Amino acid sequence: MESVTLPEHPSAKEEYLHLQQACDTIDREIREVEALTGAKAGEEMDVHANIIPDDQEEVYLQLFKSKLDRLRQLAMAIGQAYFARLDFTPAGSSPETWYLGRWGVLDPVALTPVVVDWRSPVANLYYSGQIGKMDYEAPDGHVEGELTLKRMLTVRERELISLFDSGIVSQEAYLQSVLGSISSDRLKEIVTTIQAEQNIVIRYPLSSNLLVQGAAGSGKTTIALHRIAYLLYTFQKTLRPENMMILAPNPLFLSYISQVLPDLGVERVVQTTFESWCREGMGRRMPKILRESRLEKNLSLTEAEREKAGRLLRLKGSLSVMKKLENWLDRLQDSVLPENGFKMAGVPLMDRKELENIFLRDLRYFPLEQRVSELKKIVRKRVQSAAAILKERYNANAEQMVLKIRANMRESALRQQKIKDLYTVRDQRYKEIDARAEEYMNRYRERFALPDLPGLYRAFLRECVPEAYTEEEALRQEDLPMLVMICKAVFGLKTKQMKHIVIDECQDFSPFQIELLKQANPAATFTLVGDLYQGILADEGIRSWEEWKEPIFENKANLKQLTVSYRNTVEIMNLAQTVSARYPIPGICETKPVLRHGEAPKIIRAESEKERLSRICDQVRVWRQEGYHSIALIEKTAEQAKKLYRQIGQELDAHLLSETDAEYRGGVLILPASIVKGMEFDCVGICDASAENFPDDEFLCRILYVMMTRPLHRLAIWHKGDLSPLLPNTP
Ligand SMILES: Nc1ncnc2c1ncn2[C@@H]1O[C@H](COP(=O)(O)OP(=O)(O)OP(=O)(O)O)[C@@H](O)[C@H]1O
Repeated sequence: MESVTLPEHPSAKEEYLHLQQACDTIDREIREVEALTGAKAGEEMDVHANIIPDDQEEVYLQLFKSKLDRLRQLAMAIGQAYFARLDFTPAGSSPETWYLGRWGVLDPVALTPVVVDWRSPVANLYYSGQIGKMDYEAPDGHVEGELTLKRMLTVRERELISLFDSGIVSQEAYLQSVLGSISSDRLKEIVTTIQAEQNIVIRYPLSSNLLVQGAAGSGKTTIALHRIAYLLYTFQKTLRPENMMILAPNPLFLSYISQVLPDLGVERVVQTTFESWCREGMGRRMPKILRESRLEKNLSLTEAEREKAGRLLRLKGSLSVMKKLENWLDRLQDSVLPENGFKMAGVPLMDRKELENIFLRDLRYFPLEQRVSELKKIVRKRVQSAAAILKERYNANAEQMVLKIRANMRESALRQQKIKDLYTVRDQRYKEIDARAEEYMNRYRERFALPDLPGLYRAFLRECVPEAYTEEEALRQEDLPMLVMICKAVFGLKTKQMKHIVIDECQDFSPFQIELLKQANPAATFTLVGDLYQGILADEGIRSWEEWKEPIFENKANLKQLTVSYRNTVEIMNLAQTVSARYPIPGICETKPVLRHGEAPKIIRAESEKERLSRICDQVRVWRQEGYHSIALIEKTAEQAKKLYRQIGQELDAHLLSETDAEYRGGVLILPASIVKGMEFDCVGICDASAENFPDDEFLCRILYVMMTRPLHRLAIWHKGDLSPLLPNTP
């Protein structure tokens, strides 16, 4: 039976009853956890404020935190206990019924699941197939059987609103109705509609590194976040959220995706940018980094200048430079060790062999600065004992002379004076030895004084990468990987060790950055999601996934491709694909939009600046009247965006967003291309796609593609004079 809705559905009564039972069970657990923690469901609680200081032991704190997490989940679960029902008959067993929700709920008496978590093994039946013969991997083995019912249930605030028994048609219709709705301001969770190809990525084994190539809007960011939630659930005994890290392009983007993990019941996952990760690692040693948008900078250069700058960026992000730096750091540590070991006034302090054993073997896991300081301590002790040996020698000498005097001279004032003189000379020698020891230590200190981080970096560039060395002292983002690596080897890094790292928009990361993250987190596996078509910092990022697969992951990473785009309407995606097809990338599958039709994109010519502005304002008003509220007016550069904001910002009650903003906001936004990567809006206006602004160029083509793939429902493109040759004349 398909699409028979409540209350006519023959199972309606059964479903009402089950929902009642599920809500009662959730209520009971809520009361239990509230009693245990003193917290209230639906209200935030400060863990530290509620634990008596004496009890603040780590284990107790962790337990308390996990109880509060559970209470948060239950508070959300009571509003929507579950979203699907599966009837499955395992081969040779009796039929089973499973209800799928965001969080599992157990009957406390029978200990049977009332609701199973969407991340549990049996939920695979919902995500990966249709009615009929099915199988899945359970913790105790492979299960085969027959799926006889897949029912989608809409539950809101303890009420059963609707139910659909699924076939292919109703499932597509359900997905389309979800996608067709007006967008929220931020990215949201999608547990009810995860698609089979996405499910594979989400549930990919933790032990493998995973590379995901996916078209714009194929759900890469969304499923990367769902994968984190899945891994934390599946490996809850070994994985902690604090040991999972997601790296995103900028703080604005982090703010845009910030709600997904909490909605999935996941807290405390490290969400950061590469620059912030570097800052955390280098601490107070992090040098000042020039604030500039790489994309903006590229946009201001001519093609030839960009090509030249690009070569330098690629070099700085390459594994070959990393190798050079590794070798240089090895030489730096060797240079600390004197060829013939340490001697003081002919007394051997430490021979080369012992030195190597201490410095290169026993202390090898410590940063250079710490090793040098340990070595200094050892040398100081040895210097002190060498001084003691020398003093002993002088003393023995003096005592012998005294004995001789006593044997050869009678007691007299002269004899006493001679002995006294001898001791005075001896004491004088002692002082000389102390002074020499001090001088020796000072010389040693001077010799091994390490320059500061930028000093070391410049010394490396001058010596090993002269083509990247300039007199200019300013440091930029592209210098960060090398600075971090030097800091790690010489001063140490303060980053926390991760067990799994997710990188979103990874196509703009250099091989050096990925390898650095890998070396700094040797126990971590990676999920890297990106789209080579959207490589808008192309000079630094990768052009083929092969650049990472073999050299970084030793062929132990698997590449999955996501080919369906869920964001755009068919009409918008078709137009965007005519743009991306101009500069194809070999080996990447074609994108198929989900069958959701909408208004054709508009390409509008304006005869003057005045006309362009008035047409933009008219269009925004129309979109608002249609009920859309998330509207982005995108300009190519930050300068152009600022100008547009001055011209029509007030009239449209719009906000200007720039690279430095850390807080995402909705409504009508005016923003530059450099920050729209990864985001989406109901309606998008590309404000100036004239030939002058977008000539035929691969880099600009990628940027235009990113801009065109941001809207869910409406796309309008304005141009003055000739239209960009990257676009067809008729959409
Ligand atoms: N299975 C799904 N069910 C419902 N909505 C989905 C599904 N997959 C993706 N979406 C929606 O598609 C849109 C695009 O998702 P997302 O931003 O994660 O894609 P992306 O591949 O990261 O895009 P981009 O490459 O442009 O950054 C979002 O609105 C997301 O909610």
